Amino acid sequence: MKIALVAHDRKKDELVNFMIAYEIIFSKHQLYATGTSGKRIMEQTNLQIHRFQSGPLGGDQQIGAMVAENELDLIIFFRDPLTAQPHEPDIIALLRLCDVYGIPVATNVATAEILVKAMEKGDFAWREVVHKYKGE
Ligand SMILES: O=C(CO)COP(=O)(O)O
Repeated sequence: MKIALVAHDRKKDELVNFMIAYEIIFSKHQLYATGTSGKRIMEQTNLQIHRFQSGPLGGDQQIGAMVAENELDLIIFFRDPLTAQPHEPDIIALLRLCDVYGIPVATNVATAEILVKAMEKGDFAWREVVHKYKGE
């Protein structure tokens, strides 16, 4: 599965700890992230991550472009609901595209845990069908 990882600044520690906790599971998948989130995770785990731009510089939009191609299978995006973001429109646009394409997206750690466990159980096998239908 192709998984995107994003966290706002005050949520980055939470994302890093989450990735450490589930590193073995995540190591079996292709990982993508916005710039700083990806850097932080790679510094504190052995995971290899393709990093896009930082969020305010277009990283959310780059992830959104993958969603628009139905390329991503899961997004973990720990948003900070208490801090205004200069690129709020990009964030809304990314979440909107997840709804357009029916991509599972977790915006907090409680949901992320449920989705990662579901993924490990094979509950996202339907994504293979999507890729097959696309001819991948
Ligand atoms: O701002 C972000 C998502 O909206 C995250 O970007 P960084 O991972 O580069 O901090």
